[in-house]
Amino acid sequence: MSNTYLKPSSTTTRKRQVSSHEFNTKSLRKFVEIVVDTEVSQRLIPILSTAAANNTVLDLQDILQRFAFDNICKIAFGHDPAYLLPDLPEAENIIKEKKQELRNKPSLETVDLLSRFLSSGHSDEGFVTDIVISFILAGRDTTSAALTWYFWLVSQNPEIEKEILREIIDKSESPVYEEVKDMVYTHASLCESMRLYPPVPIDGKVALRDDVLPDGTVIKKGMRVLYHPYAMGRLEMLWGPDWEEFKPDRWLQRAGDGVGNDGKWSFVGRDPYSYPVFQAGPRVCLGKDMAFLQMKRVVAGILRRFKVVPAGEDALLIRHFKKDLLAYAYIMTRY
Ligand code: HEM
Repeated sequence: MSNTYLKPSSTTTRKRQVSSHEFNTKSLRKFVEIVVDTEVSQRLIPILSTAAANNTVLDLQDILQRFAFDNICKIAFGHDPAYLLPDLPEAENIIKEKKQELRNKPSLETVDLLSRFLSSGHSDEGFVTDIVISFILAGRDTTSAALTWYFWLVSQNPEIEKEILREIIDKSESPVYEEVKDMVYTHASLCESMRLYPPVPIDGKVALRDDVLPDGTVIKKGMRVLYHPYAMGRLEMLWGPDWEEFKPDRWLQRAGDGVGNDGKWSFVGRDPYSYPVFQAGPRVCLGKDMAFLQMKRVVAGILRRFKVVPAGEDALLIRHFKKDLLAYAYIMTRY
């Protein structure tokens, strides 16, 4: 079995190799932490505080998309779009400006992804534009969709919300990396939320050549092969008879179960082939760690201060908005 249907073209492979190297540096992680913390404290929290004070309803998904877009632009090319501004520049112009900036100030400590690509000798504008655009597409809608469903599920499960609060309440305002890593219950609850509502619910590849799948299915060149994380997250044979329940515990073990220590939770991951929310194998998501870092910081920043209450059942709202009501929420200050 040659598994050709999973093999990307050589240009795609090169883009992936270049990106993968830049993604896995410690300095990029530090940069992501600074960007996310600034966006949380200076933009997200003030907007939510105003909504809470005025008892207004927010379209939380829209807010989270704006948040994710600002973040990914700052991380990808060190540019703050402040989303609401009407004169968003084209990516191509940003790349030209960035090249100029690097030429003028060779010693500049620019740590965004675009600077890293250009400084490490990848000067082909088309090539770099493709990489940066794929980051923006990959990084904006995924985390915002994940978090919208997450806040909805948490609001429906007060016991789970209490457990998350117990974990985040003793962390610093801007948790350091070790503290975020230590948020295992929050991590498990995010995995569980994405099991039921995966941000990429269906995905696929096109066969480059004829192939045969491990179960004997014949794949002809040009055929599409799809996989379905939404359906797989709801399979009884994978998750048991309680697959319908939002149960972070299925990702955890307590000390005394032979894993972990001090009576703390410890995280027990699932293999990516039965939980392909971030894909599996050679094309697995490059931003997975970055996504968890961002989402855990947002969850800690919001839930320690606010309670998110869905506004979807408010009859007046239903008449007013007439669209995806799940996303609308009242924000209540916790204390
Ligand atoms: C909860 C959040 C996220 C989920 C569920 C997710 C899921 C996925 C999936 C399913 C793929 C495979 C797509 C395919 O090959 O058809 C993918 C690829 C990718 N993701 Fe993510 N993603 C998330 C967040 C992010 C973030 C924040 C970034 C960072 C910018 C990112 C960067 C990428 C990149 C660069 C690829 C392409 C990898 C390649 O070229 O092989 N992702 N992601």
